[in-house]
Amino acid sequence: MARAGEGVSVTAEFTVQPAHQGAPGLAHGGVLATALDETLGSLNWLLRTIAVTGRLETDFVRPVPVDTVLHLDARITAVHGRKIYSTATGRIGGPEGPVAVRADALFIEVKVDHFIDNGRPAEIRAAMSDPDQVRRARAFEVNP
Ligand SMILES: CCCCCCCCCC(=O)SCCNC(=O)CCNC(=O)[C@H](O)C(C)(C)COP(=O)(O)OP(=O)(O)OC[C@H]1O[C@@H](n2cnc3c(N)ncnc32)[C@H](O)[C@@H]1OP(=O)(O)O
Repeated sequence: MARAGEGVSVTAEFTVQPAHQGAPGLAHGGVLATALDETLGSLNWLLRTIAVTGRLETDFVRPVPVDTVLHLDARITAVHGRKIYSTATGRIGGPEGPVAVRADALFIEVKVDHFIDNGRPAEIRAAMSDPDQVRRARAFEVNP
């Protein structure tokens, strides 16, 4: 069986909306950290590994104005046992623009029981039995 590992990468775009602002006209740092976390987390789907964020170290390098498109690029740097190390950047002004935010993350592989034991079991079981992989993934994303 083929298995994705180190070097796996994803790109994503996140448009900063007025609802995402902290200071007037500027993105809230927590929302930017969420965008980084969600992009990094999607790497684990490519590994076909269930994992949770254990550590997320974020650098805020430039302010990100509302209506800006944040161009995210995330990749796995190492996999060691249950630990998945990954890194991401968010650029503004285009995919090759200056880095506005970056993060290094450590995800820890868990069993689905982690969510059943600590979350809402009925919803977790319903999501996991959904044959539609996209809907299943959406059940574990930030709710709008
Ligand atoms: C199909 C289903 C798909 C589901 C997708 C999921 C998407 C949703 C993802 C999230 O919502 S993440 C939400 C935010 N994160 C959390 O809520 C995690 C909360 N933390 C925990 O539940 C536990 O701390 C955790 C499962 C991460 C680890 O507990 P464990 O008891 O399983 O592991 P343990 O403490 O034995 O640590 C295992 C290894 O990881 C290391 N480690 C764990 N937490 C760490 C940390 N925070 N920083 C550094 N290292 C850490 C730890 O040192 C150890 O290293 P070694 O193997 O080398 O000894």
